[in-house]
Amino acid sequence: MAQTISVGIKQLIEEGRKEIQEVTADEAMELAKRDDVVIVDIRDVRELWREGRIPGTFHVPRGMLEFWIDPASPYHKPKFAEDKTFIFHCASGMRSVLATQVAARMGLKPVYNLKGGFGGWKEAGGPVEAVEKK
Ligand SMILES: O=S(=O)([O-])[S-]
Repeated sequence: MAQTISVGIKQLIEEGRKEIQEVTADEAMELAKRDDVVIVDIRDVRELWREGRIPGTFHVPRGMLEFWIDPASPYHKPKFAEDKTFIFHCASGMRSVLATQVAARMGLKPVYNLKGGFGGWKEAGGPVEAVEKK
């Protein structure tokens, strides 16, 4: 039998947006100057190779996010235990709404979504660096 998807991405993202806090690219650029701010890039590594990245970002494969955040997980990354402000981004700001939502739900704070994602960052004149394919 064919599947009936009753909740689509549009609804998930709209609902997610109501639960999270967001920053604009201009705000993120100001925040990125601080030592206590971590920009978390959840894009696929192939997107980083193709498009580059925001300098200094922490790349987290979306599939590992919850496992890297949870201190009880064998895959936990200490970066997520630090007393920092986290700004999540993807390409256009949609996947990162859902990532920000789950991270906030898990207790990570403060955590923000970057509105417009990497595209918005570039449009606002934010710096970008190349990522070498390993
Ligand atoms: O999820 S997305 O905004 O990067 S297309």
